[in-house]
Amino acid sequence: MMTKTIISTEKLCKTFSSGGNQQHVLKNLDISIAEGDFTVIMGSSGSGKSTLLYALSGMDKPTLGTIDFAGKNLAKLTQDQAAIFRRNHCGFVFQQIYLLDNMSVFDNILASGLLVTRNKQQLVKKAKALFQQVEIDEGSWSKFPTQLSGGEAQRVGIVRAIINKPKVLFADEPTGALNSAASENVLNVFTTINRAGQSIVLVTHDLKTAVRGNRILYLKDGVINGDLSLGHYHDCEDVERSDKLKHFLAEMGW
Ligand SMILES: Nc1ncnc2c1ncn2[C@@H]1O[C@H](COP(=O)(O)OP(=O)(O)OP(=O)(O)O)[C@@H](O)[C@H]1O
Repeated sequence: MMTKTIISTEKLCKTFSSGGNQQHVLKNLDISIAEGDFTVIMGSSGSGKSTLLYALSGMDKPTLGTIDFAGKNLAKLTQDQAAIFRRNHCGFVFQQIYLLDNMSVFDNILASGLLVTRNKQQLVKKAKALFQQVEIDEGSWSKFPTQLSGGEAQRVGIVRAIINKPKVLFADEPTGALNSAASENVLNVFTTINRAGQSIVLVTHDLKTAVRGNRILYLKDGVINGDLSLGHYHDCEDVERSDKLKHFLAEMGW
């Protein structure tokens, strides 16, 4: 099967300057992300994982280099153009869940959807289907975000992130604030939507999260030091996959 590239970078560099010092966080990265992949970015704390995620998603501009995202060079966009691009093509899930507390769960989703489409009827239908997919039952739709558990809120966050059919869903430690049962539910959602074709790029420290990916990139000293192919996730291979991942991470000096 031919795989299509959705994001590719050339000589991507990110340097932070503070107090006369320069910190080269990303150094000449040439990365290619395939459509339909569940790509996981790992690396030690401070290795630049979030910085890379922000660059790939157009949240932050690289210092040098190009980022081709579905045919657009994100490095060339103005701030406003980048914001429009993100709204139309990217979904985001973070450790913190930024739902609007003064709106019901359902209205939170509609509000995001209406930024991109005027077809409310279709949007409602889509929202209902996604709620079903992430197992948020009808009784919770009229609740306010503060009335949800952490895991439910994160699953609503995922619905909001994908309501506009983003080309790529970006996630930064999406299970970082959850207990293990809630994490498992959220991870199952990532697996389900990836199986349905959603491309995902996710940053994590957590092995149970990382093992859901089909490709693991390891960032060290500003470069991609390792690139592990795991194949797409199946429950039955959980032990084998996590052994492979642990072996890879040991090689990386994680
Ligand atoms: N806006 C900024 N200004 C200055 N330095 C920054 C900025 N953002 C990140 N850095 C620095 O870049 C380095 C990489 O940060 P980043 O958050 O990308 O790492 P990370 O791998 O995601 O870390 P963690 O796993 O701890 O979240 C760090 O040393 C950080 O201090």
